[in-house]
Amino acid sequence: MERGWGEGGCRLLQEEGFSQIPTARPRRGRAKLPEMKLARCLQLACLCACALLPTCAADMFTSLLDVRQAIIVERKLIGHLRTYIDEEWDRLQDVRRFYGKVWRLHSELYGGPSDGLANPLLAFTLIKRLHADWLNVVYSHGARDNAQALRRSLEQEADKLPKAEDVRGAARGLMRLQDVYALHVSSLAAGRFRRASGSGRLADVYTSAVAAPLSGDDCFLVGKVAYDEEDYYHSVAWLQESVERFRSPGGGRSPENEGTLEDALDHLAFSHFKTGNVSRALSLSRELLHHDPLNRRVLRNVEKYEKLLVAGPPASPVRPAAKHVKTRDAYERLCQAAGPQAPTLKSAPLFCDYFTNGSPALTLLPAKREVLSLRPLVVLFHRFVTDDEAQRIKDLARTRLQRSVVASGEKQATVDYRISKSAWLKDSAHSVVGELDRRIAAVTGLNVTHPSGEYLQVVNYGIGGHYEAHFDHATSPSSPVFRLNTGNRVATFMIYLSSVEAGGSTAFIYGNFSVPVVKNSAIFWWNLHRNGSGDEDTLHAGCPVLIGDKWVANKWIHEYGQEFRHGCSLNPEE
Ligand SMILES: O=C(O)CCC(=O)C(=O)O
Ligand SMILES: [Fe+2]
Repeated sequence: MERGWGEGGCRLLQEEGFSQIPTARPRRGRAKLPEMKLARCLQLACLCACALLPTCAADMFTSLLDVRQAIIVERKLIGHLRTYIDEEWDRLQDVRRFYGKVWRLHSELYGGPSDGLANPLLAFTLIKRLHADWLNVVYSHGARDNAQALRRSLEQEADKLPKAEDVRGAARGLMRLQDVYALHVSSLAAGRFRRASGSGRLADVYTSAVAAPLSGDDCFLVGKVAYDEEDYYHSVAWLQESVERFRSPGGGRSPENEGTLEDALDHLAFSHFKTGNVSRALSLSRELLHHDPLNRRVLRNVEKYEKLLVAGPPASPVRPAAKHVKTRDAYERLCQAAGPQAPTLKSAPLFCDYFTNGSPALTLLPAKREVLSLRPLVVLFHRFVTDDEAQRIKDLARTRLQRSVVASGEKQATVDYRISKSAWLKDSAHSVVGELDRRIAAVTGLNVTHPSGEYLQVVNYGIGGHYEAHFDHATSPSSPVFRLNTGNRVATFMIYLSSVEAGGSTAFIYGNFSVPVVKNSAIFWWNLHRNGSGDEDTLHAGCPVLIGDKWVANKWIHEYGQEFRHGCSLNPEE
C-alpha cells in the first residue's frame, strides 16, 4: 500500500508559434444541443444513483466483473437496434411503394401518347397528391418516432454506459500491456499478441482462438488518449496504425466512428513534430491538405515545418520516463518471464514438503508447501482452497467491490498504478471466510483474527489491471495501516482465486522471481524484519493481466497479537 516516491504533476502544452489541434472538436453528425443537455442530465442522474448503489458503472475499466455487465447492456441495445432497423425497413418500403406508384403514373400516363390529364380522375389524384400525399411522405413522423424510440432505449441504459474515464482507462490498459510485455503495436492492432525477438522476428506471446482486430477509429481513440496526455511516444505508434487502417480500402467513414483519416493525420503530424520528426510531420500535414486544402491552421504549420526542416536522420520517439516504477526494467523482465530466474535457482536451497506446522488441524491433511525464495522468504501453498471456496469468496465480494485505493499520506487514494476493484469480507459474511482464517492461522502459526489480522481483501483486476511495485507494510508513521492500533503489517498471505490465460504474475523485484497465477494456491511472506523494520526485499508487484480475469484475496497480518508466535530480534538481518 505504501510507495516511496510521489506522482509527477501535469503540465500544459505551450509550443511557441505552432498551432495544436483544438481539443474540444465537435463530433460529426451527433449530439446537437438539446441532446447534449439530455446526455449531461443523464450523466448527473447516474452520478447521484452511483452514490446510493453499491455497484455502479463508475470505473468500469478497473474490474473485469464490471466489463462483463457491459456485455449485457450491449446485448439489449442490439435488440433495440434490430427493432429500429425492422421499423425503418418497413417505413422505407412504404416510401418506395409511393415512389414507384408516382414514377409509373408519370412514365405511363402523364408522359404517354394520350393526354393523361384529360382523364379527370388522373387530374384529381395529381392535385390531391401535391396537396397532401407528398407532404405526408416528406414530413412523416415515422423516421422521427423510430429514432426517438431507439434513443429512449439507449437513454434507459445511461447509468450503465461507460464514461470518458473508462475509455481513457481501457486505452491506458492497452498501452500498459504494450509496454510491459513489449508487444508489437501493429500486431496488437491486428488482434495478435506478439513481441519482437532479438533477431527482429515476431514471436507469439499468446495465441488467442479468435483474433479481434482493431479498426482505424479504435486505434485513433487509443492514440488520442495518449496525445491528450502529451504522451507522443504512444500517440505516434497508435495514430500511425489508425492512419494506415483509415487509408485502406473500406477503412474510411462509418456512422459509428469518432474520428476520420483527417483527424488521425492531424494528430499524428503534430505528435511527430513533438518527437522531433519534422519531415514526417510535414509529409503528413501535406497529405491532410489534400483532404482539407483550406485548413488555415495546417497551412500555417506546413509553412513553419518547411522552415524548420533540416537534413539528417529524424529522431525516433522515446518512451516516457517511468513516473512510478524506479525498477521498471526488472519489473517488466519479471512480468514477461514468470517463474524463478536463473540466479535464484542456482543459489537457493529451495524445497517442497507436506507441512503440518505442528497443528492438529493439519495432521490429517498437511499443506503442500513449496519454498519459492529465501530472500525474501516466500512460501507457496498448493491447493490452499477448493474451487467451491474460491467461487464462494468471489460471489460474496461481487456486490461489494469498490475501486482499489492505496495509502497516500494519511489518506487513501485511487491511482493509475493500481487498477482493480476490491472488497473487504468479515468472517461474519459467511462461514467460508472464518474457515479460511482458521486455515491461514494453522499454516502460518499466526493470530489472524481481527484486529491482529485485517478483514479478507478480495481483489478483481480490470483491463490491463495491475499493481506496480509496492510494499504491503507501511513506510510512514502516518499511514492508514496503523489505524487498527495493532502495529504494522508483519506478513502477507495472498490467495489466487482464479487462473488467467496470460500475464498477471506476482513479481518480487529484488527477489528476482515472479509467481505465476495458479488458481487456488496461496503465497505467504514476511514484510518486516524481526526487529520491526520493513524488509525492502519484499518489494513486489501484480503484473498487468494480459488475458483473463484475475482474482486474489489478501490477508494482512499485523505485529500485535503475534508476541508468542513470532519472536523478535535486534539483528537487522533476521
Ligand atoms: O495481484 C498480485 O499478484 C499482487 C497483489 C498485491 O500485491 C496486493 O494486493 O498488495
Ligand atoms: Fe502487495
